[in-house]
Amino acid sequence: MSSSTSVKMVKFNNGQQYPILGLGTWQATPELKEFEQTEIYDAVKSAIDIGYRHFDCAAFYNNENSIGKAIAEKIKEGVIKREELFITSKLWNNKHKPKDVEVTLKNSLQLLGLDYLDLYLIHWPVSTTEHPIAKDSEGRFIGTDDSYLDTWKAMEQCVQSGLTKSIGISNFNIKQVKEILEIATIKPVVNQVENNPYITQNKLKEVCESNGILLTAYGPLGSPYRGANSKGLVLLEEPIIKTIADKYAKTNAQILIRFQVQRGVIVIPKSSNPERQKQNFDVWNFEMSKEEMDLLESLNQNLRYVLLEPGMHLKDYPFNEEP
Ligand SMILES: NC(=O)C1=CN([C@@H]2O[C@H](COP(=O)(O)OP(=O)(O)OC[C@H]3O[C@@H](n4cnc5c(N)ncnc54)[C@H](OP(=O)(O)O)[C@@H]3O)[C@@H](O)[C@H]2O)C=CC1
Ligand SMILES: O=C1CO[C@H](CO)[C@@H](O)[C@@H]1O
Repeated sequence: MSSSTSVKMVKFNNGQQYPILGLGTWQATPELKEFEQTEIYDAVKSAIDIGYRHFDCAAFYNNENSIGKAIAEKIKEGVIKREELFITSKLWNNKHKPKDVEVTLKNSLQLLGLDYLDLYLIHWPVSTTEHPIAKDSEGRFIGTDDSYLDTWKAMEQCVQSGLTKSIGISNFNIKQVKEILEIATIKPVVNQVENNPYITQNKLKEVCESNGILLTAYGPLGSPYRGANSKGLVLLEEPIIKTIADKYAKTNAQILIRFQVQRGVIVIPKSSNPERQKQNFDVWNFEMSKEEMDLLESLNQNLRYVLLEPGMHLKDYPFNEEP
């Protein structure tokens, strides 16, 4: 599998087409020294060679500079053109003030070596003070009064000024999605949330989709590097998934990625390993039955890994009410 043309595209509510499968970049080691070739630099280059065109980035991941270098290298080699790529980035919680939004987006653009983004997301509904992870004496993020509704208006300005083609949200709950929709002139195209058979979030999915917002699944493989969940379970080792994988001669990871593709959810598995990148990209030549999809859905336990614990006390913390 090496051609990006086989990747299914989804259509956003503004008509923009986006690859349903992209590469996650969280914890792909950021640069240690300037000009050093790093894990993420190699990972993005191999992913482009394999056929990935959609990259899920964020200012918070502190590796956009290396991603930019890898993209520039592949454009220089003639392997891809900028317009064939779909680059997402995200606004971190310390930059929610309307005056900071455009400046922060431009900073990501500079690091990525691009003159526009394809998609820009508000990373979390919570807003915090200037330092990205500043905490009080109890180890909690320090909140501000900023409203994500004002932040959204500034996000809309970024579309108007051509800095990004689309805008969206991440980690927003149903109530927060509805609030955004009430004031939006430009609707979010996606809500990026934790999603896999242990946390299917079907109610949120239904509300988003009925309002023209697609879900993007983060942690689609169950974030194996975070260890077993609070019930001692590791998604990639789930026997039901193995049974289905054996039937199609696929790996458990491929089943988990295909699960999202079949339910129309954009999916962004992270891998820095070229063999696993290839495997994760090869999910187009089989179709699971409705019974198998239902079986995978039946694993749902609403268990989250990503809780943003230091932010649980903040006024806009999204997970105090389900979903
Ligand atoms: N909006 C948000 O708040 C969040 C967004 N995200 C985004 O979502 C992306 C994906 O989520 P993430 O947390 O990375 O978790 P994933 O579920 O994508 O798991 C990634 C891990 O799985 C391993 N892996 C990848 N492919 C395979 C495979 N085929 N078989 C076995 N192991 C595999 C990777 O290791 P290796 O690299 O060695 O292959 C890596 O450790 C992130 O990278 C980020 O871009 C993530 C968390 C929060
Ligand atoms: O994108 C992200 C990566 O994971 C982090 C947690 O470990 C999240 O806080 C963040 O939103």
